[in-house]
Amino acid sequence: MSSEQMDLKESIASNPKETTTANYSALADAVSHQHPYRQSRRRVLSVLGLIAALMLFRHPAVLSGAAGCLLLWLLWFGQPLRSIVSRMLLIIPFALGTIVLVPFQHPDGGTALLHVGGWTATEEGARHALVLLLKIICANLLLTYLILSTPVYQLIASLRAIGMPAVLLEMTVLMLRYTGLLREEARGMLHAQRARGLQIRDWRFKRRTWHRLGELLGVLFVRAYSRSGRIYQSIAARGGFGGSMGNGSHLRSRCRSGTIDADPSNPSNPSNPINSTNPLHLLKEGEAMTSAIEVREVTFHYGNRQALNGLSFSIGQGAKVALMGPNGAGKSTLIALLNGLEQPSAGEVAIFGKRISSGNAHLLRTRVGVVYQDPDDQIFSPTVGEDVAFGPRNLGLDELTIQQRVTEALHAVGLDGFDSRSPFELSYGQKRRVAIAGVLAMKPDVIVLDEPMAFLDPKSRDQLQQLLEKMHEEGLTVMVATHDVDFAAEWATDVLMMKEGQLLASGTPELLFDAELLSGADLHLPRLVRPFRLLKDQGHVQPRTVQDAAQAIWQLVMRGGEALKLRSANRMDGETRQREG
Ligand SMILES: Nc1ncnc2c1ncn2[C@@H]1O[C@H](COP(=O)(O)OP(=O)(O)OP(=O)(O)O)[C@@H](O)[C@H]1O
Repeated sequence: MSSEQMDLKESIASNPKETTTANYSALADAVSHQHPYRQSRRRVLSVLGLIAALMLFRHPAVLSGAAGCLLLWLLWFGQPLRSIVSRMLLIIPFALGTIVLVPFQHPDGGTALLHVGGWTATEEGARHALVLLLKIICANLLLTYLILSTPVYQLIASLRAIGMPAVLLEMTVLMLRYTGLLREEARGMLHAQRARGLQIRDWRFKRRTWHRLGELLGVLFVRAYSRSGRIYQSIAARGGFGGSMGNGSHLRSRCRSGTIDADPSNPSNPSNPINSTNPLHLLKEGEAMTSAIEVREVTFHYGNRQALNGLSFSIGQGAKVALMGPNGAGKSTLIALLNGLEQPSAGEVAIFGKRISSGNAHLLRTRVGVVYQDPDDQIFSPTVGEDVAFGPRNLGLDELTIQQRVTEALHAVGLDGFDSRSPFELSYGQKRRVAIAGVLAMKPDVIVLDEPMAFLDPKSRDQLQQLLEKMHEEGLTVMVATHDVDFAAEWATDVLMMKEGQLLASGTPELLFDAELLSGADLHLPRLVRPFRLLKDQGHVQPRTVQDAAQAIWQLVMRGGEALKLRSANRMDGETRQREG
């Protein structure tokens, strides 16, 4: 990139609010004509051409020669043998499938080699399998060259530029993520086992070893499967797999101008929840659905297990809601329902007055963004920029607007310039910010975060709290599922308290000073309140912030000083009267 282009990109990154479309056009133009992009596009085309050419050969000797030459070529280009081998391991399932199945499937007949049950493997079939296997190896070596020699973001841009269909591109990215996932899970399991005393030298070729290896592989696939299920959910939550959603403007205009008057400055609108002092209230019988989120008599089952039981509440626009409750209370389940990822077994959920059904869930989802507990469940693209762009792209926006949204969202979470970094090489707190940016880029009206403070250091927690405040100031309704009473007391305007799938209480943060209620929800009093409860006669002091607590302490000290002064004045009066008497 030339220095002018760098300046342009930096100016956009540092000041996204003032970035004009003209700036973006200039940047897009600059990017598409950059030397590395042109080079990687040529490389992609050459590799695809070579793969197509190799597919025409049918002689094992030629293909073996080609595979040998490609391997030498990769080594000569300085690619480490270890990386090449680890990429080649990915084709093991395909290779096994080819070796085991193809010899039995050759339709032209030929000399019989082997009979298994009613099936016969032929010499022709075996030759065919060998040719196929060599082609797979050659293609994989060429792709390995492409992946090892081209940064992923350039690769994706090049594939898109040469007209690869979006579905294929998404599938490729998902395949990459899945293989990465298997590697991560395998590494995690190995570390956990070694931490509990496993020694690699135990892994000798004994029957027990193979038995254990089989068990571990089973667990590995189940773990990867369950995580890929969560990734699938989070992709669906950002509009993936549902095709293009158009620009969503139809839905937005209907919701905005229809059932609710969203103008907070309009005092003549008594039904506007943003005008009420407490935007969250329990639904009354027959009450019309007009709030940001309304949940009425919702029940949800996982198979036979009931996770939610007759839940009803509503949340007005502009609320900062703390969704509280012990482990297993049903918070995550409720979040999945708010986002339309699950449908209630009974009852209904409405977003801005529109009831969620399986037919409209993918549209309403664009108005409620969900940030999941574990960022690794949410992030799946090979680069930060691509991951943040995923949601806006599903909204059917044009490329310039997408880039603009990515830059703005990354700026909002303090990750300017991280576009081309791999999200899997970031710290946990940074990954969480990428996950938030991915949702912010969709410009939702409501954002729901599941345990966002978990595993963050104190500085990252403060930064995240500031970010939540900023999102709220910019007009978002923010809901945070948390066990953290201190954070909820300081931050929330409204509290929803759940236990065993039911709503225990809802209202203002005053609820968090009710020791009996908190103990019923397996929660404790906020730390700042506890010392005042220990001081006789000071149980009524309920500071929500450190500043409130400092002020209360100061008042106590001052009152103590006054009392002291009064006592000494009384004593002096007494002494004077004695003397005079
Ligand atoms: N996929 C599932 N299959 C079966 N039961 C589930 C599933 N997910 C959750 N549950 C059950 O549903 C109930 C509510 O779980 P949920 O994850 O919603 O609680 P939570 O309040 O989010 O808990 P935590 O604070 O631990 O995240 C629990 O009893 C849980 O065991």
